Amino acid sequence: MKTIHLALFGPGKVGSKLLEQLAKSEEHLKKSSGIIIKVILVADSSHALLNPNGIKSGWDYNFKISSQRYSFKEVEEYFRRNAFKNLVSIDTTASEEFIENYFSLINFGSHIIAANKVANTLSSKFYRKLREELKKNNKKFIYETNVGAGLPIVETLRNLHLSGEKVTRIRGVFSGSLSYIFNTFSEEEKEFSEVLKEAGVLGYTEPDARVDLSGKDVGRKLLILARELELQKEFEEVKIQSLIPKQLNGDTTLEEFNKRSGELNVHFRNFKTKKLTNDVLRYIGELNVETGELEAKLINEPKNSVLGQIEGADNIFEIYTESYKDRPLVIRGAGAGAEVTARGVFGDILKISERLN
Ligand SMILES: NC(=O)C1=CN([C@@H]2O[C@H](COP(=O)(O)OP(=O)(O)OC[C@H]3O[C@@H](n4cnc5c(N)ncnc54)[C@H](OP(=O)(O)O)[C@@H]3O)[C@@H](O)[C@H]2O)C=CC1
Ligand SMILES: N[C@@H](CC=O)C(=O)O
Repeated sequence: MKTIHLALFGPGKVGSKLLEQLAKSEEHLKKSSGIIIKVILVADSSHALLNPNGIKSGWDYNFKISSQRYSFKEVEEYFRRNAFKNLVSIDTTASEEFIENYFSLINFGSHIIAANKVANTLSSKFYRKLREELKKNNKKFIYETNVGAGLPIVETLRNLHLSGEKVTRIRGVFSGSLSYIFNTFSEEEKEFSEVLKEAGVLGYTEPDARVDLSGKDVGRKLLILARELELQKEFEEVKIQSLIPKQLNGDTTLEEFNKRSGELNVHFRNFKTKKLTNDVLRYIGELNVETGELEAKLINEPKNSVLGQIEGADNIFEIYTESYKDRPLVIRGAGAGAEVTARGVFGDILKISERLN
């Protein structure tokens, strides 16, 4: 039996679903893969629950009654004291601050799995520094769920690129929340703010839905894919169409934005009235490898086209390469939601554990 010690940062929608899936698969993992996964830490932004022997299922009740306020220094001390073998830290936060801790985690012997896209979308300098640190410490960093949630996009693209296949263009719907929002909004007589709220409840939006509506999330995904292809790009170079009306941009806090979300309705009704009856609205991402252009924008798309036909919170990725020249490699499926994303993180845990003893 091989034991993996897991530290989970961010027990929100995705993180808590992952803990649930791990608990359900405990026996199956032992039997089919000879793996025991011990969750030795669960921490949100203020409280942590630690147990070097493994936090049992029903962690949420234990977290409520036994978690303690913590500082990251105490986490470091805990890792130092226990010197866990096969330590894997999971980042299911959306935090811009948390990624600073990656360096310390790596130095304490941890591999990292991230659903959080921030570490891959800061400056190229940070991107390189992180990879240098990982190499120096012989640690892995896996982030399949950064693009397409549980869909196998990052690995597929990386394998194509590493095999020497020339990828020329990627185009598609990269946002599960915007996919759900426009599928529902185009077809149903609901106000935009109502549909946006639904997308949040269903776990499709980012904790701050402005990250989706501003196009930042799609912009980040484009940058992540571009960097997989070794294109030297910065986030500022991605051309992004924001869907947030001017008066809600700028200094509004998240709370104010949520309170004033009714103001989005007129703005989005305009998009709807401008489109033809047989069209649907699609927020797409486009990466042209030859010109180096990365663009995220809202378009009208015929309902019966490949992009027009996707449903629910689906993502679709059309990957054009020298072999897939005229008929692209297409990956399509649910592109957001706690269940599929957690399953994707679970897959990343298995990928890492295959390489451990
Ligand atoms: N939902 C989806 O479909 C997908 C999500 N992702 C990514 O997964 C991540 C999580 O999304 P989701 O679960 O929906 O978000 P949630 O808001 O539901 O969960 C975020 C969790 O992170 C915790 N957190 C915030 N800051 C820190 C910190 N500094 N240290 C430790 N914990 C922290 C929050 O705790 P607190 O309450 O204390 O703030 C909360 O428990 C995001 O990065 C998202 O982009 C990726 C693919 C798909
Ligand atoms: N908010 C994101 C979730 C996955 O990355 C999306 O809408 O796709």
